[in-house]
Amino acid sequence: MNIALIAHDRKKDDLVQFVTAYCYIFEKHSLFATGTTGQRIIEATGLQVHRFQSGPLGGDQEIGARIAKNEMDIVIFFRDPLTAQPHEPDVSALIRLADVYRVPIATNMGTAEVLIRGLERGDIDWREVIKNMRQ
Ligand SMILES: O=C(CO)COP(=O)(O)O
Repeated sequence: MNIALIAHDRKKDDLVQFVTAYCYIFEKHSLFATGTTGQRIIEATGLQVHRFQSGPLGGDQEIGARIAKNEMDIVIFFRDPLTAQPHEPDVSALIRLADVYRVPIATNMGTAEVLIRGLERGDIDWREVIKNMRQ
C-alpha cells in the first residue's frame, strides 16, 4: 500500500513517535511524505520514504495529486488545529480529495491508531481491489 505521512510542525514529534512504534507495519509498505516530515521520519527510523516538497511549498498539493490519480491508499495527517497555516487552502484541498476518492485518512493519533491496526488486519485490502478495477 502507498501511505502518505504528513505532520504540521507542532505535531511532528507525535508522528515520529507513532511511526517508530508501528515501524514493523510501515516497513512493509511504500511511504510518502511532505519534505520536513519525511526527513524527520527517515532520521528517526531509517525507513525509506519518498519525500515531496515541504507542505507550504506545495507538498500537500503533490500528495493530493497522487490521491486524484488513485495512487495513495492511506493518508495519515497529524494536523495542528491550533495554529494558522499559510497554506491552509492546500491542507483543505488534500483532505477534500481524500473524501472524494474515499481514501482512508486519519488527522489525529487516535484515528491513526485504528487505521494502522486495521491495515495490519487486512481491513483496507479493498483498496487493492479498487486499484485493479480501474487499471
Ligand atoms: O505543512 C505541512 C502539511 O500541511 C507539512 O509540511 P512539512 O512536512 O514539509 O513540514
